[in-house]
Amino acid sequence: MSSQLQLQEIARLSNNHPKPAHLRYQYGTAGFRTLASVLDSVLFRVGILAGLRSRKLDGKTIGVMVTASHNPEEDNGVKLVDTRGEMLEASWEAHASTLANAATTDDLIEAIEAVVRSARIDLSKPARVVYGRDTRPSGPALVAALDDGLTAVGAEIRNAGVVTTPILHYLVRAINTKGTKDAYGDDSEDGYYDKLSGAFKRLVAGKQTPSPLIVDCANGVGADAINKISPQLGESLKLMPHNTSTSTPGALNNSCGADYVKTLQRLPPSLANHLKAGQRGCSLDGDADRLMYFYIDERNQFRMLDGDKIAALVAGFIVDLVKTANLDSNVKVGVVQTAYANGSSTKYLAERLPVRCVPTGVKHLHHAAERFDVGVYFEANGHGTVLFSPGTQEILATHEPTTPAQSTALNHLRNLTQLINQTVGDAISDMLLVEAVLAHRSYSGLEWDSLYVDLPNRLVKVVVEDRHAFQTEDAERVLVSPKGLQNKIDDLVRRHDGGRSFVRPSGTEDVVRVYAEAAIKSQADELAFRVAGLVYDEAGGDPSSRPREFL
Ligand SMILES: CC(=O)N[C@H]1[C@@H](OP(=O)(O)O)O[C@H](CO)[C@@H](O)[C@@H]1O
Ligand SMILES: [Mg+2]
Repeated sequence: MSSQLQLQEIARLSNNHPKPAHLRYQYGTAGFRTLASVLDSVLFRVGILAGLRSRKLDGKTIGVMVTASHNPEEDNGVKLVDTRGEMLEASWEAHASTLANAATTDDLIEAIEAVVRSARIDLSKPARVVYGRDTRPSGPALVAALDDGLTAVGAEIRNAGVVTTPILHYLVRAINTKGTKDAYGDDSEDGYYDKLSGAFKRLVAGKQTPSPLIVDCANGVGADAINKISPQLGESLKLMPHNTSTSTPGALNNSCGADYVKTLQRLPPSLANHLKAGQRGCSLDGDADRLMYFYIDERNQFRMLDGDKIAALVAGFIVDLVKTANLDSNVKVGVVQTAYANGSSTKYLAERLPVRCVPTGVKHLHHAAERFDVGVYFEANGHGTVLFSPGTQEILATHEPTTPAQSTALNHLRNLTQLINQTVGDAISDMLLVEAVLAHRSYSGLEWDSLYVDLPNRLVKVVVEDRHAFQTEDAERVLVSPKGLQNKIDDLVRRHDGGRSFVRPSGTEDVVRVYAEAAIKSQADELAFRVAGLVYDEAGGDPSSRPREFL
């Protein structure tokens, strides 16, 4: 078996990419992500794993994206994209961690042989991999290490260059469906811009041209994409890009971008003199897979429109189109959220359609959304998309409308399937989706915002000795360990009007997160800090370093 892997070549190249001793890597929610300076060996090994994954899947193309999204510029990361453009199958995450942690070249060779055996990989199959990276300065060197891994494993390589994460996902699906009845689009970056801009223009044809949209590009790769799609959108939507300094050291995600807006609930300072009262704008994150909207109201206040608001806007629109097209008896629309969704959004949505709550992390949302005919999913932080099941796409393609109104609604639905990047959350596709719905509804930011009123809420991090001592069930809404803590939280919640709170260990940081909401802001804050104090004490936190705001 191993005779078909060039073990000597792998060993020779591996010696150029030694693993730093004492470091342990984990393929987590977002792949490997840490300081760029310690990722060289990881990239080499991910190259090997990507080649093996492709061989396992009969030579279908696997994607590799080099990015650390909204993290600081000195970080970087890497994740694999499976053949339909979705996240890597969960069972292979362990293989990724095993290869990344092999101490020496000999250990690595052994680990590779173990993966080949346990995953029953037929090494006579070809390996094909497409990769891309964001604008981080550490990208080129890491891509060189990835290239070495791909060469070592004998993969056919396609370099997609500097692209957004969603474009890389698009490319993987487009390459693997090329020439089939499910062809996703031309397998090029231009193919992506053509597909999205074409669908957008068809959707808004005849509608009033919206006012120009300010786009905060987080000084990241989204700036390139916005600049490339702008001319294609022409008069249908005028984009005004800001924070486009992709080569200014230290600028990436610095006081700008979707994560800044969501976390601080604040306008990026660089936009302060640009966004006028009544005008809407949006922020992308560093790899353009998250989107936050906002506007300035008539009292000059900043108002944020987050992933929950996007879900409410989009789901409502699709439900109405399905009804108008007379398809509501065979196309069921549903929404997937996490416990972090604002309680008001859940209430608003649940009055209109089925809503499911799943654990944090895009893959949980994506899988749950696949179970609906049309599944709308968004995390409050602005990552999300809409999935149309194969059966639904078939219905949309073949249904014969009997009235002009039905025919128009059906065409809008068909165009939505083209506009929406169904592989993964995509800030640019989602931005065009929002703009299309606003144009159809004749909504300004204010009217969209008025769909429901957010409950005041607060997110607090608690540093504990061992966050793994915190275990949850019921989509992370109930703590089952440490024992008895949930009852105490329930008691606190009861004492706050409209209160809701839950506690879970973060999957990406070494902290426990506490979320609380209540009818008024002071109550939400109080509840959050009381629960945080409870968690801190329960976890045996040192009283002398107890954060002062904890109650
Ligand atoms: C409260 C919150 O925003 N959590 C984020 C964060 O996960 P944690 O497991 O909470 O650290 O990072 C995830 C990956 O980016 C994202 O999916 C999720 O929404
Ligand atoms: Mg991102």
